[in-house]
Amino acid sequence: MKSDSAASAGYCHDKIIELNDVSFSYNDQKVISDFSFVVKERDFVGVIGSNGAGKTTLLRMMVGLLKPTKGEISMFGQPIRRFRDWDRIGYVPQKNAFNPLFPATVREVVLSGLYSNKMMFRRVGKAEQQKCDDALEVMRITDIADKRIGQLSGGQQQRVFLARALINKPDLLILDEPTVGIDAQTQSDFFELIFHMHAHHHMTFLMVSHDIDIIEGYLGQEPRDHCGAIKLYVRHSHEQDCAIPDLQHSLT
Ligand SMILES: Nc1ncnc2c1ncn2[C@@H]1O[C@H](COP(=O)(O)OP(=O)(O)OP(=O)(O)O)[C@@H](O)[C@H]1O
Repeated sequence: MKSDSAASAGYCHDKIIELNDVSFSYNDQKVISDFSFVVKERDFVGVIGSNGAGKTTLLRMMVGLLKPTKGEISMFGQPIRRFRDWDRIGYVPQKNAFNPLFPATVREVVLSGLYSNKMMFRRVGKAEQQKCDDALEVMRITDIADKRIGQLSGGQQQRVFLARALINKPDLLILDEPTVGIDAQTQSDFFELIFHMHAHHHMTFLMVSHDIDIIEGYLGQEPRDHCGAIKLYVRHSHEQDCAIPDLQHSLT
């Protein structure tokens, strides 16, 4: 169903990311060629392609970690070089890993997702602890909340990264193969959760995945665009916003 307020304000159609004729090369290897694409507010964009097609490169350009060799990228309507509002964006890169000696606990790492750098030393209140408990619960890591992050398995660490990205419900969440190494039940809960967040909580997603069934199941069978061997699938949401704030309600 279309949300009246959103539709009348034209609100769900703001551009969040705009790529204008973008190319990228590593030395003399051209990976992205003359690609233009728009991610709009409340889009869910699925990115699929074979190994080495350039998916991670595309995402890293979109979050400002790589500078295009040609073309322009805008973020929330601003040229990316001037964009400063990074707190609006969550990014979970591929193959995260903590140094085994990193001293923070799982709970501390997840809570850190609530704070921008300037607010890092704020006292953690009850409301924040509640959000943290909620994020730990949906990623099934409550039982390891007090463990040191560096001592966890790869799959457990990945769940911590996802909980950290979800806790603050960023306007845009960018996920690079988010469920690699995660068990089947947690994977299926995670997708249920993010599809609900997309449909009903005004979040925009950009996700690289090799799971064609997941991508086609939610985004349909026809890609909207191609970038070389990369296919981009898009679903836009006009669903009614859901008023329940916690993350757990989205799991049935
Ligand atoms: N730092 C780098 N320096 C040089 N070449 C690179 C670098 N990173 C990636 N490449 C090359 O760019 C191409 C695209 O790599 P990219 O990691 O973007 O692919 P991908 O689609 O994400 O692959 P995968 O599915 O394996 O994660 C590959 O040929 C890769 O070897």
